[in-house]
Amino acid sequence: MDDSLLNTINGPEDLRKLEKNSLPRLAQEIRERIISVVSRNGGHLASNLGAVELSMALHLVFESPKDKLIWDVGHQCYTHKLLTGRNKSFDGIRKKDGISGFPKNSESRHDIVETGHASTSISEALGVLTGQEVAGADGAVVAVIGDGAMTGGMAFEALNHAGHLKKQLIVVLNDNTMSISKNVGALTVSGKWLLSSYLSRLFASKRYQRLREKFDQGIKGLPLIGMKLFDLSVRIRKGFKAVLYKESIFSDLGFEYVGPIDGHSITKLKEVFEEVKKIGRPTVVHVVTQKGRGYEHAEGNPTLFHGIAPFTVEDGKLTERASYSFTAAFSDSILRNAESDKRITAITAAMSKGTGLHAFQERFPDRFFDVGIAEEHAVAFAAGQARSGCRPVVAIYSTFMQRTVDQVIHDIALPGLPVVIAMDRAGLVGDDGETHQGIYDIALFKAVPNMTILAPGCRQEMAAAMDYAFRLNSPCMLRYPKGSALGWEDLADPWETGRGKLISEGPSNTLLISPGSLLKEARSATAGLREEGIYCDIYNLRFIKPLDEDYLAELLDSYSNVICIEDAARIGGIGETLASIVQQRQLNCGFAYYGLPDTFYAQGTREELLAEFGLDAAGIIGHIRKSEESELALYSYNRKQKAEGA
Ligand SMILES: Cc1ncc(C[n+]2csc(CCOP(=O)(O)OP(=O)(O)O)c2C)c(N)n1
Ligand SMILES: CC(=O)[C@@H](O)[C@H](O)COP(=O)(O)O
Ligand SMILES: [Mg+2]
Repeated sequence: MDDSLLNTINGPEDLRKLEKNSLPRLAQEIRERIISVVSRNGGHLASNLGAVELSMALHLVFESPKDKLIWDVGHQCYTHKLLTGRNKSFDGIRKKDGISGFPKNSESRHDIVETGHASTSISEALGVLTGQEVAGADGAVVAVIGDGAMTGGMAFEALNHAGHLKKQLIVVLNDNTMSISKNVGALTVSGKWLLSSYLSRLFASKRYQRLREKFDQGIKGLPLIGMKLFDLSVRIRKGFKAVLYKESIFSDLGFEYVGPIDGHSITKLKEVFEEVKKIGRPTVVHVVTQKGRGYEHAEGNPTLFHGIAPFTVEDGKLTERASYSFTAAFSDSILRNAESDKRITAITAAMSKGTGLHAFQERFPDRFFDVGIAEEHAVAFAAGQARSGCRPVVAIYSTFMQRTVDQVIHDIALPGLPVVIAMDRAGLVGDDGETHQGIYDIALFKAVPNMTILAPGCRQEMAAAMDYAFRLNSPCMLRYPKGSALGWEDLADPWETGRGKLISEGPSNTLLISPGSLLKEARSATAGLREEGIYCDIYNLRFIKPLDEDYLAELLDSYSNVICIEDAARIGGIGETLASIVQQRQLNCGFAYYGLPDTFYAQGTREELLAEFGLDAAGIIGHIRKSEESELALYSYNRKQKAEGA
């Protein structure tokens, strides 16, 4: 017989029916379920294990969805999903056609906000709260934000606004002293929040404890009034702490501050949330949790288990060995250049491991800067360093670069500063889904004057692209995908401005134009066709911008059929640029381009998504074969004109 408690929970109301003494058992079952599923599917393990009791206590006290729980980033929402009717579908989390690894409103009415990017929760929550008032609705609104996400500027903008409005907004600060790596910033001391660490260190210090004991013994021993004085001193001490707390940054911003609270005690959390619900002012509840709680491998290495690929539960080892990635190729290239060029600095927005900059951090700690989850600041900060004569490299995932469009234009491109921006995870990223696809960077940055955009397609090209970027004395971006970077010696030549690399297959009438992120698929497609005696040359674009248009026009015109592929938004993509060249120069080739249609892309493996949109090798073969009559061919201007006898 199944005596699982978790299986009896179909919604938060079932949780609220449980006896108090069953709650620790449920917490244990939730942990086991999360570990088991993440070990198969991959996912954000450490953050979720740390938030089990917190999520349970929130659902015990607040009545979701009338009361609104808004999770920052949302990567810690697995317990919330399990408690809100998604235990059965949890097996398919982060899988194609399964449930998302992040909150998603279309998936559940308990997911108030779709998230994936950090530091938005307080703004969203304040908007929901004030919007409810305007609409005449009610319900408590709670933002749950980690200490890492709290380093983002938006979080402070929202706190400032909320403090000013004095509305009953509840902000739960989930402090585990970790972002993905150790949290950074002036608000933290040795990775701990100043408030909690300073005060807990003060009150926990041996000197303070000794003094207190002596003082307590002394006054307790006083005849008649001793015990009364002792009680009074306890009250004064509490008041003293409260005064100090009130001087915290949160109090200055107009918030009540409650904490720090043990984030693994459901009883304490519940008591506090019940009280906080009654406070009619903006309140920060500071909860201290442990990242990876309850699984020794994640507790021991929370950075590795932040977002983990499938692993074996018993020993915490990855199921598959990771291949040499574009990230590794970037990491090696920046290190090699930084050995000889002391002006090179490296900047990350809390992603040293994901971007491969941890190697640089170890080798050149004085030239490495982790700015916290603050991409806009990272980019403007790089501009400042370039003004001081440095050659900064900012490494940020393509999806998070979306935040920095203005800093790129205003702080870097306008003055033409030599900053290198390394955009990892460009193109379809896979398991994280809609919020993390790196498919807008070309459209967002192609129009920026002074900007060079490079697209390396293998490890040799990464090295050449980085060398080129450092030779340039102007702004430069590199975009490269998640996944393995193959080694191709035929692509090891130095890069020439605006020109790609023609990979000739033989007597071919068809040219396939590919950015680096799809070169693997392009080469595998043409190799497949070659076996059938069909030849198709590849033009490996290398430059998204600038393009040597004269060279390109001559090349395109020497083929009767040209096909362009890109794993980026078709609107504003490379295909559009090439189509305009074909049109304006009245080239004689037929031209078709294939990119990503105008929609959002849910999770699935990168390979599954590429296949779905005709951008894997099989899909590309299909495009080449059917290039003339393809339904997706948006532009075939001259071909059509010719057919019409114009
Ligand atoms: C704008 C943005 N930048 C970077 C990230 C990548 N990222 C996801 S979670 C995370 C760390 C968050 O730390 P914290 O809020 O403390 O949550 P924890 O994982 O510790 O629970 C980072 C940097 C992101 N999601 N959004
Ligand atoms: C939640 C978040 O934004 C990151 O943890 C992200 O999922 C990392 O992605 P990678 O696993 O590709 O580094
Ligand atoms: Mg944290």
